[in-house]
Amino acid sequence: MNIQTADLCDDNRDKNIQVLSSKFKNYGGLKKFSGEIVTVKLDKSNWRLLEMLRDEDGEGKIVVVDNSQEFFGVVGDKLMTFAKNNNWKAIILNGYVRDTDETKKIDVGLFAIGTCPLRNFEKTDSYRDIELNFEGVTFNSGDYIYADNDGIIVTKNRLI
Ligand SMILES: O=C([O-])CC(=O)C(=O)O
Ligand SMILES: [Mg+2]
Repeated sequence: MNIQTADLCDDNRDKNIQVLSSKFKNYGGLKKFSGEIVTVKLDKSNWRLLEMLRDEDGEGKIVVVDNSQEFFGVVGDKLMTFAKNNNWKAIILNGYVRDTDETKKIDVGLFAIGTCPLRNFEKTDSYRDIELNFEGVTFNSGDYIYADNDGIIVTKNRLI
């Protein structure tokens, strides 16, 4: 699918398209993607996200993760490899990533706000399929994302 987020914005002005802040950069190897959102709220610890990427089929899915911009590396080459192996399209993270020399070589999208080499080791709880709000954008499981080198757009319904 040839995704052009700019064209999608122009052609769907009546559809309440949300655009994520350009603070988010792609540290993954997949530069154009689309898919259905699954939301996860973390409290610093990434173990639930790790289990999900490792154990669940992510065909056609994009996981949107809110770690409240806590300064810990949440996703690195290990989680990205799990994501790739289970066909997850991309990870959008309100937080930080690490191992980025490696994550860039893995064919999965990985948008985040920056890098941090330190991870969190404490196991805390997480919440699936709840509404997330960050940088002025609302995300719900079942919404759609389209992304390319211009950025990320979020819509309630599938556009293409
Ligand atoms: O191990 C972790 O928790 C995060 C990480 O570095 C990886 O996914 O490679
Ligand atoms: Mg690592």
